[in-house]
Amino acid sequence: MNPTAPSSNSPAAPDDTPAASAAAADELAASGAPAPSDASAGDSTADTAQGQLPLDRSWWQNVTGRSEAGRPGAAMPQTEATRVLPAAPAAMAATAATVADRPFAPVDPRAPQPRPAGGLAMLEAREVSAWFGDHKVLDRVSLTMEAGKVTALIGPSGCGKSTFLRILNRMHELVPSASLAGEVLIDGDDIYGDHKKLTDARRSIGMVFQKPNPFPAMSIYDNAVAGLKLTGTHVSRDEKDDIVERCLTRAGLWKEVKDRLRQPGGGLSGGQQQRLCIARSLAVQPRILLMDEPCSALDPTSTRVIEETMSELQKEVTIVIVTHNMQQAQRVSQQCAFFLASQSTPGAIVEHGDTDAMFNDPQDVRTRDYVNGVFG
Ligand SMILES: Nc1ncnc2c1ncn2[C@@H]1O[C@H](COP(=O)(O)OP(=O)(O)OP(=O)(O)O)[C@@H](O)[C@H]1O
Repeated sequence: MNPTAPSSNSPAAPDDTPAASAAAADELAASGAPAPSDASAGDSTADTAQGQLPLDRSWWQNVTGRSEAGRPGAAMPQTEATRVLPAAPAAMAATAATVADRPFAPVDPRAPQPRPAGGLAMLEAREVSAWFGDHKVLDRVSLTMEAGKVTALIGPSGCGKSTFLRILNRMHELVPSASLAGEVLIDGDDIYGDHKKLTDARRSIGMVFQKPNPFPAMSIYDNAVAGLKLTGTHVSRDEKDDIVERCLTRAGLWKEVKDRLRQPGGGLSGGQQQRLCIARSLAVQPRILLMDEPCSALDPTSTRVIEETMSELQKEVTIVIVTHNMQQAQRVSQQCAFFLASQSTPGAIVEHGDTDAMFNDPQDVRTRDYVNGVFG
């Protein structure tokens, strides 16, 4: 995808258009997030899948942890909505000169990369830049997230980690003012390529958010399979039973809930809810799992269980995690990327590589200072 001005077929998506509602449903599908009303187990997801989801402010903030400004359909300072990509604003031209002078060492995106083994997927970002309106927040980020490994994205608040993560599964484009340039490839196939569907990316790439967000009134069983309905995947009752058991087992929750599958998901502890959300993501058999600070709302015991779950899952799913917890990054990841931004410089990768090397022998003084807690 080449950076271009917003294309003429990039329609504005005002609050109540089908496009906005569909995007909202996609957001829900990606997150497996609670609908505003989920009292009638199962039915609410069918409605949302048909684009009937009203995205109220508190729901949006609860699910995404994002401000009102980012809510699809929220009033934005920009009149131009660029949710259909590829698109990059005129600001790119204005920043081009300064980009060349930026202090961060660029990563060579054309360097040969190893092919993944078996069914595991390799995820690769090439020269990804991102904007909210005219505000450039990421500058030419290139990173290979190797198949079957956990890649940790670290860096101070506001350096663009979450934006980068949301670009990896096409959630960034749901923000009306958002645009981006660059490529995101799964095993060499660009998810932003021509004729690529948003829903295809969502099936391949699951996402777990900071706050556990099961449908609270929906049963544990229905929560686990909610993503199937949202992605239009039809399965028989027997298959569903198998999927529920398999996903809850993979998420490390089966033993704790197998005797109360018909009880509401909202009745679980925070850590159990987060594992239920992981199970829900797994139900659609993603090849990649993105996790945005998945343990930041959890106690140390629940955090440990989630980390153990991740280490089991990485045998089957490529994982990318955003974390502010340096110990967690060292515990769970094999690869690590350090992002940094300043007031005048958009976020970029300072250094990336093996987690051990990043923490024990960083090449850049800024990485060393960050991982040693000198700033952050
Ligand atoms: N929806 C939005 N609308 C406008 N600007 C946004 C939006 N979301 C993020 N930003 C801006 O983009 C920049 C990067 O934010 P992002 O959340 O990606 O950083 P981060 O490194 O994940 O931060 P944190 O660790 O605090 O979550 C920040 O300047 C932020 O204010």
